[in-house]
Amino acid sequence: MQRFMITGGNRLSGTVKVSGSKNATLPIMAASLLLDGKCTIRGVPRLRDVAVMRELLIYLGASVVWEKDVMHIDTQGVGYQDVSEELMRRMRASNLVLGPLISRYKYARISYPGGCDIGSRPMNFHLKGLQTMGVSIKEKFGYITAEAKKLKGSEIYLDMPSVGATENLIMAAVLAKGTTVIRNAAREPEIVDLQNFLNCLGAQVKGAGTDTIKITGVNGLNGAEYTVIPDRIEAGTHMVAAAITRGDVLVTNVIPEHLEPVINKLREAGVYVEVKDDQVRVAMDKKPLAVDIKTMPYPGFPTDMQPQFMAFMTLAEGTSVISETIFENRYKHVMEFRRMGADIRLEGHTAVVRGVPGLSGACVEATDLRAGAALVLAAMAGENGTVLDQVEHIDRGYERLENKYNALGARIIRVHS
Ligand SMILES: CC(=O)N[C@H]1[C@@H](OP(=O)(O)OP(=O)(O)OC[C@H]2O[C@@H](n3ccc(=O)[nH]c3=O)[C@H](O)[C@@H]2O)O[C@H](CO)[C@@H](O)[C@@H]1O
Ligand SMILES: C=C(OP(=O)(O)O)C(=O)O
Repeated sequence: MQRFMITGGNRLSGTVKVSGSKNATLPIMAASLLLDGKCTIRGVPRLRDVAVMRELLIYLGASVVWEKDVMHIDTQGVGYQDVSEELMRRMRASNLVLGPLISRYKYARISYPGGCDIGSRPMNFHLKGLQTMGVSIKEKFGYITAEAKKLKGSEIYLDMPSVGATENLIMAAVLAKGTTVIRNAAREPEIVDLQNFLNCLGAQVKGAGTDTIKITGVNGLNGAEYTVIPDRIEAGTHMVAAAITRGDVLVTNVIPEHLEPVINKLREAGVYVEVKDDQVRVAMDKKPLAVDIKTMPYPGFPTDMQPQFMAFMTLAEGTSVISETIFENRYKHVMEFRRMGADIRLEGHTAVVRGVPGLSGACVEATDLRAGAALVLAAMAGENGTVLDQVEHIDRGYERLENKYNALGARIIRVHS
């Protein structure tokens, strides 16, 4: 187990560069399984989840060479294998191999994926969409078996704009016979990135970024090089870090358009935010005003920023109402914030956060990835020292977060126990 010892009370100042997007890299790596050849992905973040996806590809027979932020994947001659349950359980995004495997081999058997405990996260939309494409699905003893003679282009309507289901279905449709239309598709920037990557390989995908995506099946794909987009959630986390510590930070390598909901809420809270090309400067020198947040699919306020924003609101002037509409169990950080002196009342899917004058250091636990990041922010803004356990969760989605913040003036020590 690893923990952070965080000394609070330091303003962050300086420049921090955002790494490549986790949620874009993972589906792009999975999509490489559609190819019988080589591709190179640039801007790959050094994260635990990316390492797990790499292991998964290697387990399936691919060669994966990962140097700094460049990954060379060779899927020539990869034959079918059932995916090991141990690997599937290590993260939620392992489910993204289902679409490519069924598309390439017309057969896939996977166990249900694992991942952070933020909700039940079923796969019914993924499976219903595949069934529409002619795939027979059997679910037994925690395993999903998908089988088809051939995949046929179809009209699919998603009951909810699920990110993973949209990605799995795009990947399943790329080599299918005919045209697939996905309606009520998720519109996240990571889906646009997947479309752009697939089209570089020779796929015909159109409409990502809107709620209707059209995929015309092709016979095969060719190799390519691709650079993933910057991570908008990492960027948003740094922006809140600057604001909560009353600092002044330039966040570089960002696509500001992807951050509009976060930028708007920060400004509403009284934070100075200056946007220029691929950089955002965030400065704050007073107590924030309380603002309300409701998480929504993109372009709404991202659920992956809810815990970090809640950390900020614990110190606001007034009362903030935060509604989590995406994941039913994404409030585990509330208990941890309370240990630090926050005043938060939970009413179903709503958290009522009454700003307090200050937070104090405490022994807390990173219950999941974003909860962990949010606790780092709270601890940096708090008084005294905080001991944050289970920081392995944070390593799933941030490249050495402590190094980035220490370079800005924070005091965070990683301890291995
Ligand atoms: C690797 C990756 O990109 N992860 C992101 C992705 O997760 P993920 O793709 O798992 O999230 P989804 O968009 O699928 O989930 C949204 C909601 O739909 C529900 N649902 C989903 C699929 C399904 O078949 N049935 C069903 O009921 C989920 O339980 C959840 O309540 O989008 C989430 C929502 O923006 C983000 O928090 C995650 O960081
Ligand atoms: C919930 C997240 O990721 P995943 O879907 O991989 O669990 C996240 O990135 O905040």
